Amino acid sequence: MNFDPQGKYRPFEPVDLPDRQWPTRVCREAPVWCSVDLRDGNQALIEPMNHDRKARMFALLVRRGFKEIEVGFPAASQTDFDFVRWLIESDRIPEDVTIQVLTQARDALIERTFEALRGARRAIVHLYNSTSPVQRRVVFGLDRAGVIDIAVRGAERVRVCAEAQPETDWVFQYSPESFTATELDFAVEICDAVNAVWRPTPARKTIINLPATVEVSTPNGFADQVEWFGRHVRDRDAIVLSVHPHNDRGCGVAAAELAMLAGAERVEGTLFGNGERTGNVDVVTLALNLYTQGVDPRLDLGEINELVRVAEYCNQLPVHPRHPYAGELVFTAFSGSHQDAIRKGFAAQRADAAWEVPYLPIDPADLGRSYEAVIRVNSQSGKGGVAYLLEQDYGISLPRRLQIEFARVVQREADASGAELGSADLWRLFQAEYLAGGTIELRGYREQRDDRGAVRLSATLSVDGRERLLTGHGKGSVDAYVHVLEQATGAAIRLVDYREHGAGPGADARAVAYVEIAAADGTVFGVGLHDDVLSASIDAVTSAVNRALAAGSLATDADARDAAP
Ligand SMILES: CC(=O)SCCNC(=O)CCNC(=O)[C@H](O)C(C)(C)COP(=O)(O)OP(=O)(O)OC[C@H]1O[C@@H](n2cnc3c(N)ncnc32)[C@H](O)[C@@H]1OP(=O)(O)O
Ligand SMILES: CC(C)C(=O)C(=O)O
Repeated sequence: MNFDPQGKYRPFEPVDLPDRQWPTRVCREAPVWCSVDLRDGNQALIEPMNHDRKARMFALLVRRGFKEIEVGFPAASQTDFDFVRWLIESDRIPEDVTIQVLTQARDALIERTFEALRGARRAIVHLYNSTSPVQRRVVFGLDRAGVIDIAVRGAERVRVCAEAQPETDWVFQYSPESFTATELDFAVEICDAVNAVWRPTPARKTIINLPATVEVSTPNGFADQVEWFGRHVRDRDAIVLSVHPHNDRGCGVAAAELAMLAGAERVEGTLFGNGERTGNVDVVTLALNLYTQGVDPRLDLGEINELVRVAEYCNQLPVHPRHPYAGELVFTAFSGSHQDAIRKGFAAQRADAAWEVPYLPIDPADLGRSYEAVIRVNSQSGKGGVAYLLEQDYGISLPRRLQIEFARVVQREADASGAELGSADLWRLFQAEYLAGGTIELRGYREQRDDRGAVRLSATLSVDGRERLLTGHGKGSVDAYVHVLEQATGAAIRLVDYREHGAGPGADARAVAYVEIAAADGTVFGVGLHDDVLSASIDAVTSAVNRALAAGSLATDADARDAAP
């Protein structure tokens, strides 16, 4: 690495535009979208798409609402040529969709392009040549006038070819390729020269497409270039001003957004940003950024997993797990405080109110993603995530202090394994911790109630493998059973808290009971899960006592008195 890059790299020359308007504007409308997946995206693939993959991509783009689709560079490859012919001949292009094709400004290529388009109902012919000083010098070996001449001759050939195929409704598009590195006055001059050939009108516009062929500045620099261009180009009202941002500095989306504020009415990009080098601008992110501002994106991006699957199949490239809106992990929180806030946010969110769930800029359901995948547990997680998963997947609503206690068990396991714990793992840990039995086993019990409701409960227990029949008395069954266990253990057992609820659907619901008892160093929980509530409660007491015995913390009388939380 060169630690003094000044001599090697030149900074972007700021645009002189002191009264720039874009910084205070707000985007309230989606632009016209043009997908270039089948052209710019395709030309950047390790293995360009075959017919089947192109057809799948085209069908997806149409289904999701793209009205302008660049379907290839038909003069460059037979596959592209044949694909354009197939679209036209087999009538695959819906009425409201216009296909677009790219061509260099060279006669033979333009003629072949029109051959590919023969019989199309409507088509955009996209002509380009590079315009930056370095490309003028090293690619063309021409001065400004020479490069304008390439563009003008190309535009004339396009016009002549179009006139020879009057059955098609033609739209012309010109791109001063490498626009971001081109002097602005020259970009305007060459576009004016092309439009002088095409003679657009407000009723019959041309598309002037400004490519950030290579992204060379911060997004505000691009916005300045677009606004400056829009103010200086001739016949602005006869032009659809379009942008085609790439992502070399990782700012493609931001650059497109600011360019829209600066006057761009149309955006060319691809699904998830596939394209040359670091990619084209990601249309999915752009559109969903608008959506989350309350603006109709005019694309259907629901069922986003289908978009990902088809894009991955067609491009043979993966979508990153952290890709905005679409990545596998973007609706997942591992960290404890995020999980806690998301869980509370979901609980507080009303269906008819504005979306306000912390850490989630969009409702996952809008993209066909489910809430279940939102919270996942590893060593960075807290009680909230653990509680959420057990509640969602097993119908178990842990009391708050039990959440804290069980989260420590989970934390130990997650630290030891270093891996993620799914809800099945949590359930296994939960069962092992609270439902697995211990020193005391309850074999059976019978209870009797006297006239005043007092309970006499006889229980058969196995204590350390020795069977015992013990009887306890209490105001209720749980109370009486506690008395039984006091005799079995010789300890004072004090109940600090008791709760139960049904787990599972309707008539199949099982009862879950939670019992918290005083222990030498605080409290200990026990859990019971049974078809009937009383047995669940009795099992919960056994579970708590077994856990306290295992920890050597069963309370003495004095501990029990002090343990009230
Ligand atoms: C930024 C972009 O994404 S632009 C799109 C780029 N996409 C592609 O290039 C994919 C498809 N391209 C191809 O298959 C080929 O490049 C073809 C078929 C178009 C042309 O192939 P070839 O003529 O064999 O070669 P090549 O592309 O190297 O052509 C270079 C010549 O075209 C000229 N040229 C390059 N771009 C343009 C242009 N837009 N308009 C006019 N002439 C151009 C160059 O000056 C060079 O001229 P020279 O041969 O006199 O030096
Ligand atoms: C042809 C143009 C629009 C292009 O693909 C680019 O500059 O990236």
